[in-house]
Amino acid sequence: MPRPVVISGPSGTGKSTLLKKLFAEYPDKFGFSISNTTRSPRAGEKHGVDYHFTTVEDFKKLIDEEKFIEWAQFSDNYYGTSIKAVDDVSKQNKICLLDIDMQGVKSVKKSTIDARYLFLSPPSIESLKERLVGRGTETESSIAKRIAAAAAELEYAETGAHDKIIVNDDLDKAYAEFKEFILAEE
Ligand SMILES: Nc1ncnc2c1ncn2[C@@H]1O[C@H](COP(=O)(O)OP(=O)(O)OP(=O)(O)O)[C@@H](O)[C@H]1O
Repeated sequence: MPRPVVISGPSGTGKSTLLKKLFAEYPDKFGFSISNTTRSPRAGEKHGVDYHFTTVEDFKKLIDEEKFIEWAQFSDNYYGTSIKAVDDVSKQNKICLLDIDMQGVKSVKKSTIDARYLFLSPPSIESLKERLVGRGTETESSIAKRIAAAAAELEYAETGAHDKIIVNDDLDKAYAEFKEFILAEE
């Protein structure tokens, strides 16, 4: 079974940009875990396809049983990624890609998931800030929060927690390294 690949790195480093290129080049090789949610299905959404729709009671039980890699509560609803959802992707013979933050990485490391860990680093904190400003999606306070979190992410990467660190300076060069690591199923 292909091992899942955990991709982390500060917000604005370029994870979405690189992942988009990868899916365009290899549309069938990868899978995403289907999340659990307690919100109601919207028109057309299917259980087990868009989400695993879960009652609040069951969701809380899964939290207690430590079945989630990460979970969060937005407005009145819970959302989470379960260990089972990741295993299901591997069982379909696809590489499960997990785009998660440092807490998520720590959580996967504590779980039974046998993943490979990739860290995407910005060339510098200054360039990260420029990219976040340039993307035009964040308020000033959101940028400040992301920069503070980035410092913690970079510090964690320095502890050697990842199998590979890629600096996203030149996009084409970073993509070549990104692809090579992800496709090298060890
Ligand atoms: N190598 C690069 N050089 C310059 N700009 C880049 C590079 N890679 C990505 N960018 C730009 O940086 C911005 C942030 O990239 P992206 O949205 O992919 O980051 P992200 O890591 O997915 O962030 P988040 O975790 O917040 O979703 C985008 O505007 C993107 O076009």
